[in-house]
Amino acid sequence: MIIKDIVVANVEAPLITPFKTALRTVHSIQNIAVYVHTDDGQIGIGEAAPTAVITGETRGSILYAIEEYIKPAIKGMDIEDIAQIMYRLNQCIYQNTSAKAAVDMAIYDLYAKRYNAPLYQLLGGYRKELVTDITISVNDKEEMVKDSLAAVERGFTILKVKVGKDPLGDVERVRAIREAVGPHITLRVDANQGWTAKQAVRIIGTLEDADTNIQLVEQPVHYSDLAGMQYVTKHTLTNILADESVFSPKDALTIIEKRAADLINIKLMKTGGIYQAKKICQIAEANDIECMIGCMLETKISVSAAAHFAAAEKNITMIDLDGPSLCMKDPIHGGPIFDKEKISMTDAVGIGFSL
Ligand SMILES: C[C@H](N)C(=O)N[C@@H](CCC(=O)O)C(=O)O
Ligand SMILES: [Mg+2]
Repeated sequence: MIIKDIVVANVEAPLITPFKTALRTVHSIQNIAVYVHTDDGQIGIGEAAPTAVITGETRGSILYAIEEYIKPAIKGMDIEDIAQIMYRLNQCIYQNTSAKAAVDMAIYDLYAKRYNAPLYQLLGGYRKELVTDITISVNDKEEMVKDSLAAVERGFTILKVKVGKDPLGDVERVRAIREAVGPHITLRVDANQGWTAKQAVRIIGTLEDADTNIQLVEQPVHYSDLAGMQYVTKHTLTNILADESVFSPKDALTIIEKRAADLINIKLMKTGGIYQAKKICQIAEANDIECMIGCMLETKISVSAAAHFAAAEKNITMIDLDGPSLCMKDPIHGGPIFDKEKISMTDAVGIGFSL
């Protein structure tokens, strides 16, 4: 199975409601689908999400990186030589992790097809079902309560509540949501770098004193403020999860060595795909740090690749793969089944799309 060509296309999916975090507001997913063609007529599929505020990538930079750097680096290689392909993919250009992720997952799709197996089984096959949370965008308190109740009504039992845009009102937002949804819904809080370290300690401490029972707080401070992450982790009881601070295996090691977080959020768009994601997960597991699998605003193409990876890894104990649930309709057919909060792997080979 020799790589013959890499072709790209647009993937668009309007969102049910605007997606709002401390970093950005988005109305519609506008991503890039990647098709890797082999000489025997097989096609592997992947997706890149241009998330300029997190990875620094735009649609233009992704298209350019694939066309000018990635394609020349891996064209003509045999899918069986997957470690060599991954080496070249990761060496041919610095960063550009979403462009790399799209190609990495398409290569894994082909690799699993080569061995006639569902990807999650080829990667280790730890479980067949996952339960995802769903994001509640940051808005005024009343709107967030309404959105939280609607999400629970839709069948979700884990909510990821976005804060960090207006630190002074964040305690009240989370308290109001807890009061409205009751004690049996799991609440995760994601500040997307929106607090200072001292604000974070104050806000999280107040939420602890108010018995809001928050499962974790994600990326409280700026991604580069590791001293701040360390300070928050040390001075709060709630688990702190590093997201934007961890892209690479080296970043994971640094966070672990500095005890700058209790948990790590792995996203294929940050790691450059499954190959590097596995390394982070294993480094974390060796250090007793559990991981979340997360996503950017992505459709079912790349979220499915992430689901296969998560299904294979015991150390991924939290799932934030809500991209498809945020879309008005699912433009993609096949792959794992997304039914409310449940994601079920199937026996289809590769990632599972029929092209
Ligand atoms: C979509 C997912 N639940 C999520 O919140 N992901 C990111 C933000 C992604 C984006 O801005 O596209 C996160 O911070 O965890
Ligand atoms: Mg996050």
